[in-house]
Amino acid sequence: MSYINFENVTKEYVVGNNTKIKAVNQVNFEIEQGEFVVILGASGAGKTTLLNLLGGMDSLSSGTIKVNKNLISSFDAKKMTLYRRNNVGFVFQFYNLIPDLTALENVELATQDCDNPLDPKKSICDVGLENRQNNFPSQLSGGEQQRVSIARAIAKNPDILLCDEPTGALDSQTGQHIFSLLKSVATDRHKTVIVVTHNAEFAEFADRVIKMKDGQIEVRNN
Ligand SMILES: Nc1ncnc2c1ncn2[C@@H]1O[C@H](COP(=O)(O)OP(=O)(O)OP(=O)(O)O)[C@@H](O)[C@H]1O
Repeated sequence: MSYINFENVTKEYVVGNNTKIKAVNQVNFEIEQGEFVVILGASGAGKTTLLNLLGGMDSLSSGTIKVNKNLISSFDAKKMTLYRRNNVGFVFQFYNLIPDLTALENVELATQDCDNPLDPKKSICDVGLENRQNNFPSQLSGGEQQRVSIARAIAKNPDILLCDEPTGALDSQTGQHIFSLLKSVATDRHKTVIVVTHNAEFAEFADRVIKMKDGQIEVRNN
């Protein structure tokens, strides 16, 4: 069995007037450990929902999700918290940095309760922010804050790194650098990295591309 396994996964939201939206609709795919996967798709296609289901941030309506042979879709709240803490790193679309901690402190805090963290300073350097480590988020540009959030997720050294539009605020050259860095997390440390992006040019980095449209997918192996 593959490392990550989605079987007939559906996530339905109920919005005003009892209208149901299938954000993820009967999705099946597998991902191997150490793969670098890019998820492409238009706004509203269901990409963030898919990442949230895999990261244990949201519960599914039907189907099963297995990670490393564990049926995470049946985890209770306590097991899910441990799974998120010990196995998953997130780069959020909106960076979620703590405003009264410096860039370095934000990264240090994230590494405090995980099993096998990397050096926070090294992670800050890897995203090119060695000169800004003592600045607070409000003193950083959007792109710099985004890079702090990437350093924070990488420093946790998780088995699965989930990134939602990690280069949305970056210029093209810095975006390329960040994609290379994320790819190296998969290639050099054999972690599974899954990146959501609008930008099809980044598909060239991927071992596998998942295209989403209206909650459904098409998988392509590069
Ligand atoms: N908590 C929620 N409650 C109701 N509907 C939701 C919720 N989260 C997502 N949706 C709906 O599910 C669909 C998929 O949303 P999702 O955020 O997964 O798309 P996306 O592909 O990540 O979009 P974007 O690229 O704009 O971030 C959309 O129609 C969205 O409005």
